Amino acid sequence: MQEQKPEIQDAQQHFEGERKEKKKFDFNFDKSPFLEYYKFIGLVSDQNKDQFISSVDSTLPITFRLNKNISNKELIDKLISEQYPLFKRIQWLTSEYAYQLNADKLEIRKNPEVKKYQTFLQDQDCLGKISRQELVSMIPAALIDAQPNEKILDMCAAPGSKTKQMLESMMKGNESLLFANDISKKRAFMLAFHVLKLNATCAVLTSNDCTKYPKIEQFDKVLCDVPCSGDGTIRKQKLILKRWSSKLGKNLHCLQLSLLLRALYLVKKGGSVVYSTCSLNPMENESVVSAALHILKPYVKIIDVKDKFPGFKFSPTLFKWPVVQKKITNAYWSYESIDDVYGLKGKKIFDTMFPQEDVTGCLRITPHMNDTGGFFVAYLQKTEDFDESLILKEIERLQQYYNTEEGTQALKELQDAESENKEAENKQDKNEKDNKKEDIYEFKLEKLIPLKSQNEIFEQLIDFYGFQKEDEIFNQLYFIPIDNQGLSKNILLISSAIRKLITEKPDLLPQLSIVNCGLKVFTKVKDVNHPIKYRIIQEGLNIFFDKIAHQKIELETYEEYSWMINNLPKRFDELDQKLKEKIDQLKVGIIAVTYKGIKESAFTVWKGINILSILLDKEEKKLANFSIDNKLF
Ligand SMILES: C[S@@+](CC[C@H](N)C(=O)[O-])C[C@H]1O[C@@H](n2cnc3c(N)ncnc32)[C@H](O)[C@@H]1O
Repeated sequence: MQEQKPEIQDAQQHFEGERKEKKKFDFNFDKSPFLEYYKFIGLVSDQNKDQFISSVDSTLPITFRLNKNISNKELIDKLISEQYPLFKRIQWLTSEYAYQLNADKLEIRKNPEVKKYQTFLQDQDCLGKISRQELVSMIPAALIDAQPNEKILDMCAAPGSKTKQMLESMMKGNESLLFANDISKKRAFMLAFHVLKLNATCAVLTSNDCTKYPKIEQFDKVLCDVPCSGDGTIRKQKLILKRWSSKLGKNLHCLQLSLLLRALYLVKKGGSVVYSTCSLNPMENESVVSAALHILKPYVKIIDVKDKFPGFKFSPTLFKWPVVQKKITNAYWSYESIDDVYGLKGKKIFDTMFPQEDVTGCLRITPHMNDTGGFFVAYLQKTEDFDESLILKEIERLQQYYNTEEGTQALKELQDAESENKEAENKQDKNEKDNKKEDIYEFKLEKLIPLKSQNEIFEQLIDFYGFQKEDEIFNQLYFIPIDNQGLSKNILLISSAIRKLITEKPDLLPQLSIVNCGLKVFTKVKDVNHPIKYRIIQEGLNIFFDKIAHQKIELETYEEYSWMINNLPKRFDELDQKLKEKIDQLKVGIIAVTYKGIKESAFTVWKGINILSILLDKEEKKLANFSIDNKLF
């Protein structure tokens, strides 16, 4: 085994020792409603109480995963193990390159020895190579195991960590289709902001109430990551403890069950639904799954997927749980069955909350078992199709309950408290300030205008770049119509699966409230005198590079490539003679530049009348420089 440097050993000991001790938030667990409740329902016992408290009271380790769509994962994995030994690869998450650092953010900032770890995380995050995500929150999408060309629905998707995880695996398939939805428009825009970074053509982002989501597709898989009380995330959001009440879980139960029923209706026969919460409360977990199995018997079954995570310790799934009410004295009281509740007004207890079916096989994750957050996941399979009427009447019945002011208020508070989302919001605000707002649209899918219907623009593109006119991809390019019958500033590339939707199911589409779809690949040229109206942008280059026959140059050395990235704009007479000769042969306008013709290295420059300028922004230049420094091409 490779010997660790003494300073790394010191840092490791420092982190591992201190993280357990550290308390950022002073909270007295004894007699807290949170602990009392979990003791009352038997989840916390005298034996595990201290372990449970010390775990939820300590901060979470830093975790991240390598994004699935990057091409050089093995190389980065090697670089991590050699240069950042404190990042430990997570063995039980076999489908991911996931890592953990046993130190929290504050500690990292303070310790100079591991400053480089922080820099690594920041750089890689900004370069789109990694995603900072909690380990247990990687489980639902790992189970969905998205594949190219599948049709997947992510019902409650914002802010989007699981959407991204699935999309990364789907992007290669032209028949892939991912619907990612969130009822809150604001959060759906936040979702779009995150998803857009992936440059996917197969994602449709919507903002609908998923308890009524239209059957737009025969979905292979549905992720139902429902709104929940979030008490499994206490380790990163301690404030949850202060406003925790046993009512929260009960208030959300009916909405969660409605969403799960709809998910099971929308998935195709043989397809799977992953239901998940970041809550420990059986009211939001086992009881929801048990009720869905009961209502949809015999059309749905539960599948035990524990063996997909070798070495990970799951808590036993509960097969019995009390439905709890708090007395005026603050002590808890439980009902044995719904018969005890009928007639007691205002109790807000529903028959679906009581144990009905065996839910063995659900994954219950408690923080102290593996030093993670708390989570709950169920993997369900639809064995037979069933009629919509079966779930419609149930959802209608459940809705009477969750539409109460109290339920809505609980949801609102939960959403406001999510710090992760606040971060995303801040980033989005910044993005808006950067005037990139037009990247996110709101439009009707059925109203998109095919590029080919605009003959002059189409012919110009074919001619200028030397594209093959017959290439099928040009059937997938669309404009968004703007108010006064004009065309949008950008041309979108949509996957052929989205195109099929537009052409084959136009009557279903008006039911969707679209927030974004496809990928922006060409944008309008500002100079009205320029011979072509639209120019390719970086996102488009990744896709169209191999198809471009004209307007391309190859650089032979890293030095030349680096010089262009870092020194443009330059007048033609300031260019190296060899480069100038290459440029002289090309038309005014966009030129695609590569290092030795390697597609991943391609970027665009603009040839003006006598100046050559680069069209990469700061982040894109940083990515290019990183690739040069690490010889990644
Ligand atoms: C736990 S969060 C989802 C987290 C997300 N899956 C992720 O990994 O980033 C639950 C989301 O459900 C949304 N939501 C609540 N009710 C909904 C409904 N009826 N239909 C669709 N989304 C809903 C909330 O706005 C919230 O963003």
